[in-house]
Amino acid sequence: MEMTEPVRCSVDVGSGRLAGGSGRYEKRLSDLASLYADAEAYDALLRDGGDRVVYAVEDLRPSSAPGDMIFGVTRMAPGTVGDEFFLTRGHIHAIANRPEIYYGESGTGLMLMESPAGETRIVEVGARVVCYVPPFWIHRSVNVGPDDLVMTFAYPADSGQDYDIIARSGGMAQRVLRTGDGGWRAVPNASYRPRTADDVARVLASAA
Ligand SMILES: O=P(O)(O)OC[C@H]1O[C@H](O)[C@H](O)[C@@H](O)[C@@H]1O
Ligand SMILES: [Fe+2]
Repeated sequence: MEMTEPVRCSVDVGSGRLAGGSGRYEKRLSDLASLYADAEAYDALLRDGGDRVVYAVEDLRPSSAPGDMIFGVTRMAPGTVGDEFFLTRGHIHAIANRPEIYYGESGTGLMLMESPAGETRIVEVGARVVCYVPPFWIHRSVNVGPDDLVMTFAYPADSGQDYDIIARSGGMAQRVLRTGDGGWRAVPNASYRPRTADDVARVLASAA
């Protein structure tokens, strides 16, 4: 059997980078059209504020073999579109029973999770907080603070990501908005279309 060499990576919390990682992708505001409730505020921010990087991910993917692991760092900028905080696209794992761990490095954020049947759970993430995303939960990160949100993550290498599950239901069931006093609140998403019992059964059956 061919042995893989161990790897040492360091997390640069200030820049949100994984030194020694091999992959990187960025999502700019223009990549995130239709995620936000307030389309006018989105257009205005893109026009007046420029096409800024909303989040960047650096990771190491040793392989995609079952049992292997992918890990990396996500850095999310602070900001809002209208009253809605910056968020990641969000997904369920393509093999839906694969879990994920997030570890807060800096900043203040939320892990917004939704079960296939439409239940919402929110875990607050800050420095030195671990968030466990169990199998079968759709997940998306939200930066609810004034600074960058930096999180280290790890998940099984064969998980994959299904982004379309969120688009198909008109977004996630809840949106996260700022409050007047600098906090956040979750409110129902008016565009949300719950999954049917058949849809839910299909998601649960997708696990290998
Ligand atoms: O994959 P996105 O929804 O664009 O978000 C950014 C993502 O970075 C990594 O891939 C993490 O493992 C994901 O769980 C995280 O959500
Ligand atoms: Fe994930």
